[in-house]
Amino acid sequence: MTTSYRITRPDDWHLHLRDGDMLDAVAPHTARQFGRAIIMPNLRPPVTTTEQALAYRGRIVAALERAGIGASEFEPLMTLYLTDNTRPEEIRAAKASGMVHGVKLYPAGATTNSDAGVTDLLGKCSAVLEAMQEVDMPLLVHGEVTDPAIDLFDREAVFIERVMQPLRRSFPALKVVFEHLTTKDGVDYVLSDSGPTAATLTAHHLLYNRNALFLGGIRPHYYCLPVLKREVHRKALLDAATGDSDKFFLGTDSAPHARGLKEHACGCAGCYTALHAMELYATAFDSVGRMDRLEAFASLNGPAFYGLPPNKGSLVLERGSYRIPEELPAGGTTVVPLAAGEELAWSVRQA
Ligand SMILES: NC(=O)N[C@@H](CC(=O)O)C(=O)O
Ligand SMILES: [Zn+2]
Ligand SMILES: [Zn+2]
Repeated sequence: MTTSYRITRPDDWHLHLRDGDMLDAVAPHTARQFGRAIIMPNLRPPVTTTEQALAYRGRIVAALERAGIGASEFEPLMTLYLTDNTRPEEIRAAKASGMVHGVKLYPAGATTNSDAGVTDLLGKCSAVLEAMQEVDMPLLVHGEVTDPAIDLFDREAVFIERVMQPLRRSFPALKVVFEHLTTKDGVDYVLSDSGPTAATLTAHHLLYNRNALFLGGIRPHYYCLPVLKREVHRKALLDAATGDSDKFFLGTDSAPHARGLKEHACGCAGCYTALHAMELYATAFDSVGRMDRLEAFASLNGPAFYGLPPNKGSLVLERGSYRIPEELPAGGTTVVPLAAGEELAWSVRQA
């Protein structure tokens, strides 16, 4: 049995770093494992302009410096938060900065900090989408409808019909990343779409089905959006991650919330996985005997889609027990990592 794997240093193509004390607490975890990450813009207020994105980038670099991690070791890839009022000139400025690598669509009200999101994508944002297609700026999509008449578990499938298919017809060359894909419907759509569509997959959606939310009582640290789905969907995601298609790549969607806001009568959505991301992904890939596919998924497919070179360094995964901490300090609060207190059979060898 192979006991260790060396892979090209991976990237995280979907990450929440927050700001202030939380940023200081979580950014070093990501920088230890990943060379780059796509940084989500759903701060309060959201990051809607290139100027704000560059200022946020500066705060991330400063937080890492305080932790002894230099700018050459980790590169934050910034994004803008799309609103009904985003202008095409903002897209051109973002592209010209060389530091903004995507524009994020949050349907208004779909998830954490999405109040300022888009109300009608093709109706309100066509000129912006046209500019994005022209300058080759990817659209990153939280793919769930917010129509209260649609069952929570069906929101991704309905989004494909109502938004993704019309979007693709209108903008055949627009790069689109279907973020944190959670269903077989989503996998089938990404595989069948003729345009440049890719998808990120989280570790938690590869490892757990919706039973994890209710095992022995309600378990808020397994609650994220899009919510965990049935086993048939988890299997389809794992097949996609470990299969031959280069349209699927790693995006943790690590989304830290203070412990008290998760263990709450109206708990926040988001799982914290930045601490142990590669250990979790290795566990998922190993469960189907496909460790050989981990490098393409974690380190090669994402850069190819975004038009960037793979990272230079490497990371080693070793078989051997790793215990996930119960909680982590984060400023004046704590964050509970996914599967806290449990043991994993893979660990990252620190360089
Ligand atoms: N995934 C989540 O459950 N939460 C994310 C937002 C998001 O990615 O939808 C967050 O910012 O907390
Ligand atoms: Zn999301
Ligand atoms: Zn997210």
